[in-house]
Amino acid sequence: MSLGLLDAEVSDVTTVTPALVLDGLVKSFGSTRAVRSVSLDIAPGELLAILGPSGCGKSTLLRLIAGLEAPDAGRVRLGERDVTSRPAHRRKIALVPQEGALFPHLTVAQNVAFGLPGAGKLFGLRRAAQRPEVQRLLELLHIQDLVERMPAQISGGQAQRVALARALACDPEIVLMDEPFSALDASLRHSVRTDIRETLARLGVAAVVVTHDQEEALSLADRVAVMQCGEIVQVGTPDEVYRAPASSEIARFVGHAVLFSGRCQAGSVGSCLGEIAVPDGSEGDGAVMVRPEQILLVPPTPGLPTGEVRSVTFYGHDADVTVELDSGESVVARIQGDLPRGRVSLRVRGAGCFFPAA
Ligand SMILES: Nc1ncnc2c1ncn2[C@@H]1O[C@H](COP(=O)(O)OP(=O)(O)OP(=O)(O)O)[C@@H](O)[C@H]1O
Repeated sequence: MSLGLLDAEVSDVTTVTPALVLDGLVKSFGSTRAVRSVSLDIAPGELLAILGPSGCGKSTLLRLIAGLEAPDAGRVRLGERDVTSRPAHRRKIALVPQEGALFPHLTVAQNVAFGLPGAGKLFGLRRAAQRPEVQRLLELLHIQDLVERMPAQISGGQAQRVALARALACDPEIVLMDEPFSALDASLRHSVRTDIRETLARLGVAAVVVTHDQEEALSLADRVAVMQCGEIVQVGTPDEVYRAPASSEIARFVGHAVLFSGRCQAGSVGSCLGEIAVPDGSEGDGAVMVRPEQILLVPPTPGLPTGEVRSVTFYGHDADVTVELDSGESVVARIQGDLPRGRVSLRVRGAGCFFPAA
């Protein structure tokens, strides 16, 4: 999907005032340190995903940004304004909760209109539901045919679109979304994700999406911040985080990783898959990582590592093939096309990542 104008803005964050700045945020609950000194900048119009396992502090961080929790230390800035001590309703930040949380007694259009200024009372809400801003948001999110329905009469995917439309109706500077697609099935996720991403890009609204789903983070965001144990451990474009993870833990979390320990010398590491090239500058003992899709399976070939196909997990678009090498190690390759059987040889395509031993 093209972000057009936004690409220029996002790529040059140093010359643009960030839409949101988090500076050293800390939050504990008793002895649980949920968020430990998190600092992040989000550019205008940028979509940032915070990716981390359950319990790493993602929702707490979102609640600190929204003003629903007060930090023990650190600041939150929206544009030029420090909003750390402002209550949630005075921050111009909209939070879309996990299940959308629509008002069950209001129609879809009234739910969306709820965010408009002066639309608090039901009488005003009926009129506000007719306003062009509401119609436009409904159209952008492809839910214009649902205006008169009640939340109980729409699907989960439609409810998520309504929840985002309601959040956008407040004209927020930032939209926060907490696991917005977790209740949707795989095919619906894709279409809702695409529409939400396109709507945010069209309106130029910056957003922070919290997820534990790496595929979701990589496919949705302009940048991904990986969070572990209350800390942001890497921030980068989806491509950077996937291809050049900062540690073997991040490599394993952000996709499938094939890891071997070995010694790096003169730009390559010896492994059971032969010499694996790694970026210049690496040296010494550590671990080398390749992604399963970098491992090619070829007919048995003298001089190449060879073994027996032990299992195949077929996903439709590709398949994971576990090969037990004659040297004893098991390796998983991700392949497309014909499913192999029997004996195969393995070759690594492209460079690996090297993580020096601590
Ligand atoms: N109000 C609270 N009181 C006490 N502990 C809390 C509170 N809120 C969160 N925690 C703890 O803080 C840590 C981080 O929780 P948080 O909900 O932010 O994680 P998360 O990454 O969003 O998890 P999940 O993906 O499962 O929602 C957890 O150990 C959690 O138990």
